Amino acid sequence: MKEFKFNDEQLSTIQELEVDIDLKKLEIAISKESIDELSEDELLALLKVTNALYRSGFPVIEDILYDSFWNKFALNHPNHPFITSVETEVLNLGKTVALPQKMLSTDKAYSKEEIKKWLDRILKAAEELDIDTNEIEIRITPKLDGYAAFDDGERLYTRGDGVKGQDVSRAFERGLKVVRNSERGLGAGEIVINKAYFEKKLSQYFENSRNIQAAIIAEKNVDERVLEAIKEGACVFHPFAVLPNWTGNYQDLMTDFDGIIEQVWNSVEYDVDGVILEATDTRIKEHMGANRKFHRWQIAFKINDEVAEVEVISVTPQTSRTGRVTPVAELVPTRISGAMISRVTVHHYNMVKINGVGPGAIVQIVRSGLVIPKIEKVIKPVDPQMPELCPSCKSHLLWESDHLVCPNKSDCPAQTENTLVHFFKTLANNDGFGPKNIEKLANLGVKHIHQMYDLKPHQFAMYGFGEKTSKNLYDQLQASKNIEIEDWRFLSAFGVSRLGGGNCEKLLQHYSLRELFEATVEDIAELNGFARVSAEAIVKGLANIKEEFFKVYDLGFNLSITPKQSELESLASPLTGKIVVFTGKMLQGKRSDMEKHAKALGAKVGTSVTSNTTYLIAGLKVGETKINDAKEKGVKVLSEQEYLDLIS
Ligand SMILES: NC(=O)c1ccc[n+]([C@@H]2O[C@H](COP(=O)([O-])OP(=O)(O)OC[C@H]3O[C@@H](n4cnc5c(N)ncnc54)[C@H](O)[C@@H]3O)[C@@H](O)[C@H]2O)c1
Ligand SMILES: [Zn+2]
Repeated sequence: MKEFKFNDEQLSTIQELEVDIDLKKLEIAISKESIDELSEDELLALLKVTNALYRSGFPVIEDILYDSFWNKFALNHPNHPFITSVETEVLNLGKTVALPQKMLSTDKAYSKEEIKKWLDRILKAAEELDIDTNEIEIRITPKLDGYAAFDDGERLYTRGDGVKGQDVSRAFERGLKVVRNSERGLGAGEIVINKAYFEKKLSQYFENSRNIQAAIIAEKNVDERVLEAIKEGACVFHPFAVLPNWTGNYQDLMTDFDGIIEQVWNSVEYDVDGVILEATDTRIKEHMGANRKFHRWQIAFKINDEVAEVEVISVTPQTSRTGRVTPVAELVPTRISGAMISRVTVHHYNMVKINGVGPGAIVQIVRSGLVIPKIEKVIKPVDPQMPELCPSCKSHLLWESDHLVCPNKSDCPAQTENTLVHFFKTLANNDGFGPKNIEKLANLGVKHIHQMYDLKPHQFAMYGFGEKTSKNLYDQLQASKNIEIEDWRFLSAFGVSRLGGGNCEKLLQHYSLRELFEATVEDIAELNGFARVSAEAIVKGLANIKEEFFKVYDLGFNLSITPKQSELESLASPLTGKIVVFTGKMLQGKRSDMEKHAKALGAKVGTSVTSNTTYLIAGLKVGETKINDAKEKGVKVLSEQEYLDLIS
């Protein structure tokens, strides 16, 4: 257990609060992360103290702990002013003014279950209002961790206690801009600082970005580095109204909850401490309303960064598909953010060597909510043990920059097995060839992709699969050949370094599969998007797989060929870049389908004729005036048949 003590700076912040309390008791409670020994008054003092420290940029406990203490106090004192109003800022600039609009805090959730409960309340409100629940739109935005303020177009206010704030318009006078030069007057938002800019230019001088935000609105003389940050647009006022966002209904959200949260979470370059979910329908908002602290139609989803110090039991080398040997630290099993963690990868063996990761080392592990845990730092290093032989084939390992590598490309079981797994996973058009079954087959001697395709149902059975499974595996293999797949996907399934799907597609826009294997480093380096080092790696990688590749290719996969760049260019249609408008009833089919087709041919489809329109395509029953109008504007009028002739 760490013993916590307030430092001088914190003590001076606390002094201004004028709480009458034995600070020693608070220090013990913070150390123990427990309030069991505090009276109600002491608990309130603890909340006030931690809040003030948090607001001045030096939080001393985790948000989740603060929130649990807050909840305990709220339980016994639901009507206490500390509970019913928003936690106040500690900045005091003197006079307060009424805010143009109430600024509330947000309700908080730390788990998907809590979010589901909140969504259920939204859906219930929809039902009470007789609104189709599928139509209820949820909007999710990143929760900016800056300094809350409200811009009414004339003045900028701090949130204050949510009802009265302070006029800090001087921030704009100091050159602060609204993000992306948006207009003023977009309401609530936060003053935020670009993370990368802070790291690069400000972190040597300021402990955290909150200090800077406070300086902009509070101080008489703002540091010139901060003024520079404002001038360069790295420090802005970001209204919530113009945040990147995800919208969709309940079902959309539930199909990919983790993915959506992660995507929104990472959508801005500012500090974020959660995401905000809200119902957008004004009827729902009115119906659900707010209490004195938060809107019931809005909630913050936060994730707790959990840290643990864990002992390493051993470091296991694992050979990957490419031959790189990855060190995996086996840990004394420890619960972090709700999951039992017993292993974590160390990036490469150079890290093991430099940082001293080995049996008996103590490492600090961090897990941010949904994310895979990682080693943050090594607290107690030991002498690391470096493997000399490949754990799979016992070849002597070689160093390649930071990595230990098994040089046995053709016959290392770990490499061949992982290559098979990668192949079937990339094809993604068949079932049955996951890691488990592949391991079973590989152990029994199936080393190469082409060997897999040689297997007959009775052979699967010989390898210990049941009769039905054997037949199914055989059928799946045939299907994977017969179902059409793109040639670039097929090539990328061989797992050559630097030949992921994107690069394969780019290359196959210039070369056929057969030609590509003949291409030289110079040929590839000449193409847009390929540096010389990549070209070298690609040529080498292709040479390594050439024999196996053609054994598999010759099995007759149903490949769709990537269109060649030259063809794409000569294919430019007569509609490329033209603006067309359709009017009247078409004989050939629905007008909407024709519009889609025109778009696919590169045209822009307009809804009304302007002088920029290239063609007006007139179907049946089009009035004479419309046609004459178009002609007057210099627009070429085509009948449906003339149009079809043009594009055929
Ligand atoms: N660790 C600590 O010691 C400590 C102390 C006090 C408070 N806290 C934390 O602060 C919370 C209370 O602070 P708070 O009232 O400022 O609430 P908050 O900061 O958690 O969230 C509410 C605020 O989020 C802002 N916000 C940011 N992005 C937004 C968006 N996209 N849409 C809408 N609003 C957005 C708004 O200004 C709103 O007022 C506590 O629940 C706790 O988690 C921690
Ligand atoms: Zn090996």
